[in-house]
Amino acid sequence: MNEGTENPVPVLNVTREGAVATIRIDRPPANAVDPAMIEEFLTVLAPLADDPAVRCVVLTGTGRFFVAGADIAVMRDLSDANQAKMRRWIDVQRALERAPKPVVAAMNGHALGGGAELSLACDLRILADNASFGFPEMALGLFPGAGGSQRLPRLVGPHLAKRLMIDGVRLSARRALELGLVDVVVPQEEFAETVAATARTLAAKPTAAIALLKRVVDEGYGLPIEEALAREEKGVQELMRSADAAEGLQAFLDKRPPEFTGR
Ligand SMILES: CCCCCCCCCCCCC[C@H](O)CC(=O)SCCNC(=O)CCNC(=O)[C@H](O)C(C)(C)COP(=O)(O)OP(=O)(O)OC[C@H]1O[C@@H](n2cnc3c(N)ncnc32)[C@H](O)[C@@H]1OP(=O)(O)O
Repeated sequence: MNEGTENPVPVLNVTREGAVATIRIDRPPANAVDPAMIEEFLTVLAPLADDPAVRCVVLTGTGRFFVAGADIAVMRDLSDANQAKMRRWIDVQRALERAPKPVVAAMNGHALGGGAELSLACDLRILADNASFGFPEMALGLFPGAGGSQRLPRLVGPHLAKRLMIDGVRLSARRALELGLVDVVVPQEEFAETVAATARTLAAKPTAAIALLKRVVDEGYGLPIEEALAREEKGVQELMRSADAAEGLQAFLDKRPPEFTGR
């Protein structure tokens, strides 16, 4: 039985460059997801989410793959215990959505199945132009059941979401962009620098405002409008007490660029 629970070496490499933290996934040959990777993700994400000096988190992969989805060998022999461990991929996604800072899916290569599902929980999706994106689970007798069946309809609407998950096609980067599944497509040779520049720009923004915006959108979406507006009001009250709100408003009046500290 392939338990898929022990990776001999860590598969996540975390690096810091100023206020940007990068989590690089390196589990050959395809960065497929197994329980050990999921536990590593939960372990590395917590301190990055909590550290106010980290103002942008980038997820990326190695080689031809961002994340090729769940490890199919693990899925084939999925014990109840392993299914519970694998479903913590949902907890990884919620940690990304709730991180009080911008999270970028820098998809260097194929982003498929659980890998594409991971990216749906991120705030910005950048895809290399030679990479594919899609939800091929149907060919395996599955459907995208690690968040995809719920986040994809929220992104593109239920009809197109069902079509993409029933067809299970691997989309070209251009087509993924056309359908609004990713935000930016970048030539492979410019990918690393574009991601770094984007992350630096995001890290210089008022991080507290981004954190509050993520929270009010996440909490309010789908609520009746009155309840949603109440969540917004709560966020605004916190926002107006932030140092960056004071700085941003004053900088405009001073006719100078703001210098946000993220607080
Ligand atoms: C994500 C965790 C959630 C789990 C929740 C569990 C409980 C609930 C269960 C249902 C929920 C579903 C959750 C999720 O949606 C399910 C999935 O993600 S299923 C997997 C979806 N992904 C795929 O189907 C992609 C499979 N790969 C391919 O089609 C091809 O590799 C490719 C992308 C078209 C590239 O093709 P090639 O260029 O020819 O390269 P290879 O095919 O030779 O691949 C190279 C090498 O990598 C191995 N590999 C590729 N993908 C996977 C994979 N997903 N798992 C394991 N191994 C993979 C491939 O076998 C080759 O290995 P080698 O032969 O070189 O040893």
